[in-house]
Amino acid sequence: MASSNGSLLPVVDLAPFFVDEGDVARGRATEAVREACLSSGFFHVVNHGVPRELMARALELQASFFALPDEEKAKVRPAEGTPFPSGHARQPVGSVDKNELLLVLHPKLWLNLYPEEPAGFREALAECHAKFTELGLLIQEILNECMGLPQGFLGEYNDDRTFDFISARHAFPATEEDNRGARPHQDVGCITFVLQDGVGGLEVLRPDGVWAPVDPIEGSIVVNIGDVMQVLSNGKFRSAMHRVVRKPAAHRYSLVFFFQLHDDKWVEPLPRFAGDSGEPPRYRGFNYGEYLQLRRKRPHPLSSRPENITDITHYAI
Ligand SMILES: O=C(O)CCC(=O)C(=O)O
Ligand SMILES: [Fe+2]
Repeated sequence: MASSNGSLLPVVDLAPFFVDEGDVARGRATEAVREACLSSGFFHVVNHGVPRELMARALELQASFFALPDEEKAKVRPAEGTPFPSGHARQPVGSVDKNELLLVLHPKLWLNLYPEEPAGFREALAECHAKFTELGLLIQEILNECMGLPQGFLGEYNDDRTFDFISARHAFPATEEDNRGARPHQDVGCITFVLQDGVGGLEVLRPDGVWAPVDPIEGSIVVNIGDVMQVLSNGKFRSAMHRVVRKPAAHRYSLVFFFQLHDDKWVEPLPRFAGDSGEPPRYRGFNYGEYLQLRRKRPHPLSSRPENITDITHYAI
């Protein structure tokens, strides 16, 4: 079931997937997700199975971590050129993005650089990773249904969770001259979850070309669809452009979880959406790892010119 809010994004209640309320309730929630994927590519979920207490604790600990002196944060800063960097990163001085972040890869990977302080932060991050993984698996099943695919198809296609990661973010208060927090972009992977505090600032570019705020809703998690889903659905599901604008006098904390795809996977429009349906494919197929490489090959970090950033149009036909 869906209701609306200030930013007109649907709020999908996932309760029917946790307590048996029957097929009708599940069907309604699935339909709301489908509509959101076809339109803005963004929606909120509530009753999503991630405990509120954990969400609040993680955001609080994250704020304490970012408040530490830089020497402390530098202890978990990856060496230049690390192939899969984890740990603390600051945007270079003069960058158009005014934020700092802590990247946390899959807890089982030895590549992770975990902060020792504040106490309990590492455990909270691991709990978030586990809970967001469960939510990712559920949303993936719902998307499978929304796309009319054989049961379990996406689960089998995307069956390796090694590459999922958390990006814990801190956006600095806006100044009079500059309010940019994260430049406009689309997410590369399958599904993104954003847990945001009450400050706001996340915005999505609607199909009508208007930037709409994704207002925080207490207890909700924002879900958005990434490039992989857009390509699999041959452009039907929208990997929406979004950005973060900073607010004056407010530090903003968000915890973003990327439900990814294994680097080795081949991505192309599924026959159900191209070929079988009579529609021509709108993307050529590609190896996901190759696309990630292209995306990582960032132009100069101070550049905000969109033409310098490789995005999914690179594979558009
Ligand atoms: O911090 C946020 O609200 C979203 C950040 C974002 O879009 C990203 O990390 O891809
Ligand atoms: Fe994003």
